[in-house]
Formats: sequence, C-alpha cells, structure tokens
Amino acid sequence: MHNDTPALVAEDLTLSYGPVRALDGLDLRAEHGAVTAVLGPNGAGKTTAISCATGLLRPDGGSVRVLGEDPWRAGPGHRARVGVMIQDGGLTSGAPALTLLRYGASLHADPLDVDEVAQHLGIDEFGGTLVRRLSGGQRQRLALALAIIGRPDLVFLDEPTAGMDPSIRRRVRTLIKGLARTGTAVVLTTHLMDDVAGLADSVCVIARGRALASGSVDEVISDHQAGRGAACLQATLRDIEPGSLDALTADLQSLAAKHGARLELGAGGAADLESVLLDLMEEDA
Ligand SMILES: Nc1ncnc2c1ncn2[C@@H]1O[C@H](COP(=O)(O)OP(=O)(O)OP(=O)(O)O)[C@@H](O)[C@H]1O
Repeated sequence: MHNDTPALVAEDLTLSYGPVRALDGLDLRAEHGAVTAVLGPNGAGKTTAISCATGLLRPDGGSVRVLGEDPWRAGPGHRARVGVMIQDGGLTSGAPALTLLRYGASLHADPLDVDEVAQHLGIDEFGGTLVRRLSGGQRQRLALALAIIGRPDLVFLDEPTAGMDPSIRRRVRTLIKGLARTGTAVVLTTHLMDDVAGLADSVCVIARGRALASGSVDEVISDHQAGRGAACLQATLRDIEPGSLDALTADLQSLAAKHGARLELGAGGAADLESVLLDLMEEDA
C-alpha cells in the first residue's frame, strides 16, 4: 500500500436505519500520520460513519476504502491493522485490566510496550481490578489502550476523552499525537473543541449525514469567515502603554468603520472553532 493514498476515503456514503437517513452523501478522508477530527451535533451520523469504515455496518450506497480495502469484505489481516475504540467500549470481561491489555497485545505481531502504555494512561494504578468493576473513565482508558496496543496503521477513536479527568485527558492527547507522528492515521470524534484545537491536523464537520466543511482547523475557520464577508487578522501589540488598550481598540474600530467594516475581537483557537461550528449548524438547520 502507498502512503500517499489516504488511509480512509469515503465518498457519497448513504445509510438509513428504516426511515432515519443517518448518512446522506457523506464524504470523508483521513491521511496517514495525521489526526482527523469528525465533528458534529448529536445524531449527525459520526458513529454510523465510523461503523461503516470499520465494517460493522454496510452502507446502502457510495464507497468506503480503508487502507485500500472495502472494510465490509476485508479479512482478519486487514482488521489487525485497524484499531477501534467505540463508545461504551463493550468491555465486560471478568479479567483484570492489565491482564486483558497483555492479552490484547499478544494478538499482534509487533505491539507497543504494554507497561509503557499502561503507565502513560495510568492503567497500572488499577491494573489488578476486574474490568467489569472499572469506573467509566478507567474503562475508557483501557478501551483506548486496547485500540492502539497493536500499533495500528489506522485507528478510530469515538469520543476518546469523554469522561476523563483533565490530567488524563492531557496524557491521552500526548499519546494520540505521538501515535500520529509514527505514521498512524487517527480518526476521532469529539464534542470537545480543546481536543480539536490541541490535536487535529484536519477536521470534517458533519450534520444530518453530510459534510458541511472540511480541511485544517484554520482553513475551516477562514473559509467560513470569508463566506460571511469576514477575515481574521492575527496580530500582537508590542510596546503598548499600560491602560491604553481601550483607546487603541476604539481607534481601530473607527478605522475599520471608515472602510465599511466592523472590528470584532475574538477569543482565538478553540473558541473560534466552536463559534464556526455553531454558525454552520444554524445555517444548516
Ligand atoms: N441502530 C439504530 N437504529 C435506528 N436509528 C439509529 C440507530 N443508530 C443511530 N440511529 C440514528 O441515526 C442518526 C445518526 O446517529 P449516530 O449515532 O451516527 O450519530 P452521532 O453523530 O454519532 O451522534 P452522537 O454525537 O450523539 O454520538 C441519529 O438520528 C440516530 O438516532
């Protein structure tokens, strides 16, 4: 397989659950060595799209190629190259957490170091606890570890940081970034804009089963602003007199008004992306 072919290419995907059209012509791609975040409101079709890409569901129409293969027809060799962390994990094992992780690693030819992963995600702190007794956040950490332990070429993470405390969330982000740096394609869904701002190389915003916008975070923000007759200028004021910021802002606002424009001061980063998402949802409603 060539690394210049995207790890995931979904085109014009459609899927209905009875009368509910969950995917309605969805296009989605994910590159090797990059983190792609799939964003959208509840019920947008994110989990359904991932289920099609992991071969759990067969789309009604369109095509999906994962590592060059049709996931619905792919065999065990393909599945070993794809890691999956699904919502609620389905982890009901009566085995201790670390035992299950070691077992998961033993199924792969070249797994990551179990002790390193367990330590990084704090799994060693509850390694002897039976899986069915784990808290929600502990279960999430174990599910993430199991998804990545086989050093997959592509990994799907459905809301990986949901239910995790801030310090573990930070460690998870570091782990995900490191994984992408080694060439893995990471596809994640999240509702947390900080995850996106801190992690994603590209985003795909979906609603009602269709892609509304895609590209890098900056591209999605600037394309959206350009479409609304707006532009974002980033600047740092240096050597500013203490207390003169208000007067300077007022001067800049009147200067913008001279050109028929309005100056808005934005919060930047995650906050900008969140307001773009809200605008896109509103426009689509
Ligand atoms: N098994 C199912 N049977 C019927 N309808 C379903 C089923 N699974 C999902 N749906 C519907 O399909 C649509 C897409 O659901 P999906 O779970 O893919 O959304 P999502 O973007 O992952 O949402 P969330 O952010 O809440 O996890 C929703 O309208 C949902 O109610």
